[in-house]
Amino acid sequence: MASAPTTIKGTPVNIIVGTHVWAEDNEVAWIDGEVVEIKGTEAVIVTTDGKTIVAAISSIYPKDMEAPRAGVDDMTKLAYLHEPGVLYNLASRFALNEIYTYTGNILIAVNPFRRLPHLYDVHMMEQYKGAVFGELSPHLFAVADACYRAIINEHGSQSILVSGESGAGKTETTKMLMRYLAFMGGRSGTEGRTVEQQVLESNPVLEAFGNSKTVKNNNSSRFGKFVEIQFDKHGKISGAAVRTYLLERSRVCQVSDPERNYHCFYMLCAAPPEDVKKFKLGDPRTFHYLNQSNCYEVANVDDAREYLGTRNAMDVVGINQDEQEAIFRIVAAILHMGNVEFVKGNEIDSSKIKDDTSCYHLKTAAELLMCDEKAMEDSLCKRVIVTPDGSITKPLDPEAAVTSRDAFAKTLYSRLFDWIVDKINSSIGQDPNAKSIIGVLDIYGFESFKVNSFEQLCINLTNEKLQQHFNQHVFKMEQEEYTKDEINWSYVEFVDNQDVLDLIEKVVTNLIVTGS
Ligand SMILES: Nc1ncnc2c1ncn2[C@@H]1O[C@H](COP(=O)(O)OP(=O)(O)OP(=O)(O)O)[C@@H](O)[C@H]1O
Repeated sequence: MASAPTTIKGTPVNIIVGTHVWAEDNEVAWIDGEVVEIKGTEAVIVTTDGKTIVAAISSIYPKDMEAPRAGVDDMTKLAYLHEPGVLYNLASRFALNEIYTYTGNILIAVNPFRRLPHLYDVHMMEQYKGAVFGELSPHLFAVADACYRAIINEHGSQSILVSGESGAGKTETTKMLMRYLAFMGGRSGTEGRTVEQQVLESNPVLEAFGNSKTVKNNNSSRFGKFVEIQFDKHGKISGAAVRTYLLERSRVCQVSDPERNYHCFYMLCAAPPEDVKKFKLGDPRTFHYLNQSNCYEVANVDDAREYLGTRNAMDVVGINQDEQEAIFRIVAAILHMGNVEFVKGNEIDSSKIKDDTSCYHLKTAAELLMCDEKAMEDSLCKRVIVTPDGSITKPLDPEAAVTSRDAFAKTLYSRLFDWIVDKINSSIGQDPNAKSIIGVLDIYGFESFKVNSFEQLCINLTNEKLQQHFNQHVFKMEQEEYTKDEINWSYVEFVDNQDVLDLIEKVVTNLIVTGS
């Protein structure tokens, strides 16, 4: 991003001051005004609302005076492609309810945070069906349609990458893309559940077990997802597969205010009385894995209704009643396990179950998991070390027993999640003879908290890798093409952090290989 030249002095050009484009509270911040005087490294600016301000010259950018007030629908039409200018254009369009804007063939979506049903109805889908890309207003249906036509006409496969920070609208966008692909490639009048119906209904199931309320998003996906939709030679959907990545396991045992654990825990506590009784549950405030945060409810979400909705969606994706019971038994068992506390045992550095309440929760968890209570207690309070001369059992102190309990709960939950994904996949069915595939990748955006863990390292590494992929296509390949064709062009400078990525990947691979 280049700063405005000092020759701006005396020129009555409008400028945009981009001191900080993203403020602390996530609001876009810029000032639209005119430079009236230059004082050393600073510029005196009269803003469009009549205020006089002084800003560093390095933070001011020329404004595109040719651009219409309503903004441009493709950012490549802007005279200056600097960050405040891009944001200014998006905001001008957003003010007119235009949430989508192109930058070449990339679609930028600004989250409206309110329902805009007219944007996604069948009438709108009909309009984008077969329309030339760029002919109609920017829309995610145009992107999906371009992909669909490409697989039909060019017989290859396509993928759509949806990225952005938490709460940006990736999952909603992915769902709408899938709806459009189901509209184009669905089979009408088919008996029973169609592949597309099952793919769409897999969303509420995955969201119940993989989403939670976070600071940024009331329905935040805590896993990455790649949905592969397979098409036959007639362009009809013939199979699908959902692949998930890196579920946030730590959330099962650790939640901080004002966030929640995974939705399914609260849904089960709000289930019909016979289910609550069967799983020996009750008020979520009585469970350690839920009461570390004071947040139990999500605005406009009725957990009791969501529970019934999830069970219906499970029926559609082919999870039968017995399997549903087993799933919720595990969910309940995890809550009971979280309430098992430990105190020092009789031996040095050993532990035992704290009191009658803890014994009750251990017994209930064992019953729900259909395993032996004593074996479960031993697995929490003792550690088995395998040596070449046989196994040695060592007691664990209370602190280590809590760690072991939490590790058990996390592993149980992530295996349950993987099982649900596998079940969905086997019930939807794959088409080994698929002619082409459209993949939609909905991956978590860059994260930076006060305290960052290994999970953030993995998430951010993934994002950087995707950015490299993007750079490879947008910058590197384009520039190589220009050089090959001997076109006179100026080099676009961008930060290439491939070396850093290679280093991190080498270290991580080494850690995995050596098992450290
Ligand atoms: N196109 C849209 N129209 C209306 N509301 C939207 C749209 N996109 C997003 N939203 C709203 O924003 C919320 C957050 O969107 P979404 O869950 O898709 O974000 P995300 O980028 O997937 O976040 P995360 O990475 O945390 O999962 C949604 O629950 C919905 O209320």
